[in-house]
Amino acid sequence: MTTAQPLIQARGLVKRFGGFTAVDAIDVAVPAGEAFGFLGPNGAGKSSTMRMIGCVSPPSEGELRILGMDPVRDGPAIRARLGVCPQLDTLDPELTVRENLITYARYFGIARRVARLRATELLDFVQLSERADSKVEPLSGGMKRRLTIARALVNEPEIVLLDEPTTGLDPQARHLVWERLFQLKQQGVTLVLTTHYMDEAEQLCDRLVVMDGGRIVAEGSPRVLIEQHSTREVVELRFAGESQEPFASKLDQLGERVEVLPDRILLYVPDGDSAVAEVTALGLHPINVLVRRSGLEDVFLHLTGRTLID
Ligand SMILES: Nc1ncnc2c1ncn2[C@@H]1O[C@H](COP(=O)(O)OP(=O)(O)OP(=O)(O)O)[C@@H](O)[C@H]1O
Repeated sequence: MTTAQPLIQARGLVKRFGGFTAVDAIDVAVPAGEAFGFLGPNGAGKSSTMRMIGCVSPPSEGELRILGMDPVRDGPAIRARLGVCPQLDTLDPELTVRENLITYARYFGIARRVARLRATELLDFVQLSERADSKVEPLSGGMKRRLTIARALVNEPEIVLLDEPTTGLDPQARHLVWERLFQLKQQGVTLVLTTHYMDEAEQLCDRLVVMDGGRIVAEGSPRVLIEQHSTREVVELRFAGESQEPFASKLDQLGERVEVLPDRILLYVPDGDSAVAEVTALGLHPINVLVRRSGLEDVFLHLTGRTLID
């Protein structure tokens, strides 16, 4: 057990925009070295929370401590020890890849000589050395995201905030980003990320909170969340016809949890193969059958009745 103070501590944290409550009294504690995630659909309040943690948006209510400091009073001191990778790339298209890093380092008062060295190291880390003297514009989405991650590291931050680090990237580019983030985690950097991809949360996060409508609806490691809120296996069934509903009511006889989506039915069971045999024994013949392990998407569906990506 560690008694060290969490690097990020929020109690009853609220963010309001006019009369609208985007973040509704959340409690979060992130210890050093953890990879912590906010998982939720669009509009859940993840970015609003990240912006408060990043000291660019003051809390409306509640308590927030970052590195033991108050983001409203000590914003500059905190920001000096944070790395921020925003949801949309804010790279300077006029500058080269290398210059983007050096210029950013200068904002932190890092000497030019040190900044140059660090830029070279970081470009190597994110596998962009060959593009060091290229302008930013022709880079692919994945390269731009890796450059933004490198930029977030120029001040050797203790905490790196990543707002949807792989949204919009193709699978190969996503894996490269995950791999680099995993390396950072191995080096002991505390990662805080938002995502609406359950596979990203499962891959990267030691612990996460599931957010919906500004509130935290569950908290734990991916494994524990799945154990607590879902079954071991899921059978996905698709039946021919306009609607899946009539088939779902027949499946109710099995006595297992049944979720109906527009294009398929999910059957939550301990053992997928024997459930498929039971479905066949009922005289039902789906046109598609998939047996898989439960994931965080199933946790979210169970907790909210909705899927993560609408
Ligand atoms: N500056 C703002 N003014 C008014 N409403 C806002 C503002 N920023 C966010 N909101 C609203 O707050 C809610 C939460 O938004 P937020 O961006 O935090 O969600 P999110 O979970 O990060 O979703 P996304 O994936 O779309 O970024 C949304 O309904 C959004 O429209």
